[in-house]
Amino acid sequence: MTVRGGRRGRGLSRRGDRGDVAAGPVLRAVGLSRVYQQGDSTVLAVDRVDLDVPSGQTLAVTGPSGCGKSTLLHLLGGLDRPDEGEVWLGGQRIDLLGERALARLRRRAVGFVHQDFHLMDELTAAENVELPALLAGDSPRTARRRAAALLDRVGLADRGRHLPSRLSGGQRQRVAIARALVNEPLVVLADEPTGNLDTTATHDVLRLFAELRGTGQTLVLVTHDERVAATADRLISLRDGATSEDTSPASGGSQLGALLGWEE
Ligand SMILES: Nc1ncnc2c1ncn2[C@@H]1O[C@H](COP(=O)(O)OP(=O)(O)OP(=O)(O)O)[C@@H](O)[C@H]1O
Repeated sequence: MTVRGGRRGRGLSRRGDRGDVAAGPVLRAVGLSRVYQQGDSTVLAVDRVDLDVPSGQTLAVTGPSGCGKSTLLHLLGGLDRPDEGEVWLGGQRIDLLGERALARLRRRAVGFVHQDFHLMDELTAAENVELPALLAGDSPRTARRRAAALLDRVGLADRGRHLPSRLSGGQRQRVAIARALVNEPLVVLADEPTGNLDTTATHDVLRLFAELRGTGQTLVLVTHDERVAATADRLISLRDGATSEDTSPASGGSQLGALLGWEE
């Protein structure tokens, strides 16, 4: 696997200059709305959401099915564009960027984790992790080194040569988390990251998120799982696309240790 191209400017990654990030929230949404057309009717999937996510915060987004959680996450990560409002990432307004600039920024500054992993089936675990680093301009050697270190960090040092089909669901999700981290993004956005996992694998993924939180990684987690939501510093609930509640869980995330030792 060879992807060429020099790494241009790490400005919006955690590997780059963080000065501008320290000045304000890492992620900011202002009056964010997204409308979908469904036949003759329109669906207001996200309805004038305002949101500031400070550096290092773990934010959980919850709410009933269809309330707009995934749409909001996609808007925040530049995978989709709002019909109204603004999205700011690392002090830069991203909703007005052209496609190429937006794609470049996403690669460097956003790590996505999906419910169904989105790994490339024909690439090994290590190659899946290397790919975003290569696309961002790292040399193959650097990408390999970074991927190996991350696979080690997620407890899969001995699985780098395996294809995803030879990994369990929990292992695949840990590879996906390693991949999300390889470019040291400003923010990790995870959409139901434990949605397809059994209890043990959920436990492993939660432990990883706890570690990430400890390193100051900004995290936004969309989840139905109360155990996942309870690990966050802050919880917002969506209803019909709008924020209905914005709270700090009583635990303030401090129940994490207890949760990680939870008893079935
Ligand atoms: N591409 C699309 N085209 C049309 N409507 C869409 C599209 N994507 C989402 N919607 C609609 O927007 C609303 C919000 O969807 P979204 O997937 O963001 O909700 P959600 O809270 O993530 O749901 P779930 O928890 O079931 O995944 C829903 O009514 C959905 O049907």
